[in-house]
Amino acid sequence: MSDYALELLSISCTFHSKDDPGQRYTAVADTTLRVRAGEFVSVVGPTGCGKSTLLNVGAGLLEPSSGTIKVFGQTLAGVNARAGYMFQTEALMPWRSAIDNVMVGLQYRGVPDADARGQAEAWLSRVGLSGFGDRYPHQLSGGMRKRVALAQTLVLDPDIILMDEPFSALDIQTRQLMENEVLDIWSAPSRAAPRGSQGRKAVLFITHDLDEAIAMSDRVVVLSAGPATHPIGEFAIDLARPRDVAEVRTQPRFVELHTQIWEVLRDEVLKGYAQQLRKAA
Ligand SMILES: Nc1ncnc2c1ncn2[C@@H]1O[C@H](COP(=O)(O)OP(=O)(O)OP(=O)(O)O)[C@@H](O)[C@H]1O
Repeated sequence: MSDYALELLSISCTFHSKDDPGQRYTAVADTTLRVRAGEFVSVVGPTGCGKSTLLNVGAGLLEPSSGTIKVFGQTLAGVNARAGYMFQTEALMPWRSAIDNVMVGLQYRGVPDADARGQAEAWLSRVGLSGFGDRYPHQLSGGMRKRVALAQTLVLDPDIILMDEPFSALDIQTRQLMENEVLDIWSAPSRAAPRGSQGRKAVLFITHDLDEAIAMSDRVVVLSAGPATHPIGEFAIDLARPRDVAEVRTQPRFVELHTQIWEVLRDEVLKGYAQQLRKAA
């Protein structure tokens, strides 16, 4: 079996331009990105550069124009069944209570209701929401809804977790609580862990926020501004674990890494910003 949980190999994605359907727009070009079993990798890059596109490719939700996706060494065809996905936007069903939202994935898999309910309750409790199972999404705060979404993803025990700016809508304190929560859960060994993972899940985490990327990850990959986005830097994050995402930011090594990565990212952010302004004009 491969040491890599997820491999995006020479991926390119070309779309019909949203602004002018006659034109083609190459969002991602010849991008290779690998995540080892048990590794936490963040991808940072300017707005609109193609981060979500790459994550959708890894989830098997978007077929690339060229390139190959491998999941634990096997070429992916269709949806990535070993991956759980957590979106930037709210993904809870408003007509279902928290517990029903968490158990729905298990029900789709044919798990009997009583068993599904038991597992969902255990996960709600793990994310600090025991006693809130009968609340509907509109009766929960933004942070609580994110906790439900996290439980909904993790109850399926995926080997790979794909996260697309999951906490960007939260205030900074709630966000840091959630980030620590995710690191805590990620560090805890899973039941049937793949070889080499130390019981951890592989995480591919998309963010705009360089501080968040460094605080959480084993490795940070920097993408260029679009079009034809591709990786332009890769940094091993050698900060000790366990980490508290707020405290780790005060460490001299964190500041050093931030300076190094920002050196690479800054020009791309400026290019990305200039593009947004041109589009808006
Ligand atoms: N289905 C599509 N059709 C046309 N263009 C698309 C499509 N999906 C993405 N794009 C374009 O590809 C580029 C990359 O989009 P993507 O959403 O992957 O960027 P992103 O880095 O995740 O953005 P953000 O940081 O704002 O979340 C953008 O210019 C976007 O408009």
